[in-house]
Amino acid sequence: MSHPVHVHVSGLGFRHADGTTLQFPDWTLDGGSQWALIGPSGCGKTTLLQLLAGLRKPSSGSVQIGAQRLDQLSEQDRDRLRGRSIGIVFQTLYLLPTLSVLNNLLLAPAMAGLEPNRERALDLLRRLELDHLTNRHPDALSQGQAQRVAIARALMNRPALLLADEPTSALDDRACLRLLDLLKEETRLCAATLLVATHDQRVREALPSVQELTP
Ligand SMILES: Nc1ncnc2c1ncn2[C@@H]1O[C@H](COP(=O)(O)OP(=O)(O)OP(=O)(O)O)[C@@H](O)[C@H]1O
Repeated sequence: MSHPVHVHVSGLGFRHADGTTLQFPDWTLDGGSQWALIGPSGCGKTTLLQLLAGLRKPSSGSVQIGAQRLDQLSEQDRDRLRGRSIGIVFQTLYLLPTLSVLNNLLLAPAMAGLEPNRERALDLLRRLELDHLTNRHPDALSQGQAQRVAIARALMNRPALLLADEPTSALDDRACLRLLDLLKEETRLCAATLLVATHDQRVREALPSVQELTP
């Protein structure tokens, strides 16, 4: 999917194993829109990102990405949709320590059953100012560099939706604004929808739309 894709959240709820239930507001994210998802710690931002990515199953309601309702897909089709259409930058970056930066990027198409796209990887590394680190391993990167590698990997397959969980909390103001500019610009180039979960006021101010979760 490289065209703008709408995302609809409807009646969405999630129950944790201990019975804690979270209920999320109905919400439409227009294709190519850019959002901050804000709310106090524990209100369910990470859980909502996982539901949007089809990594958790809702206890009620649905997530629709383009024409596809995630709960109506088989597990295999959901994995395929996620691999090809959704880029995710988790709080824990999950870079593979045994692979070089370049091979960490090439993992994204490999996992999604797509052709390895070396040119795309090298282009992203250039644009994210990581090209001098192509052959390094993740344990020899700074936190900020590792974070940009994780973002590059999430962008590899030109996702329709990019989800980022608290990407700026460890950054100073300048680095925070630079990272947000980069996320905004790169998602604009893929016509992707951007959603950044955060309790960082700077993110709220830098993104055009805001969805606020209440405890
Ligand atoms: N495995 C679990 N079992 C029970 N409750 C859980 C589990 N995981 C999360 N929760 C609860 O679900 C709620 C939402 O958690 P979530 O991580 O989605 O919040 P968050 O808004 O992302 O928080 P933060 O900003 O601190 O990362 C919290 O109250 C949390 O305690």
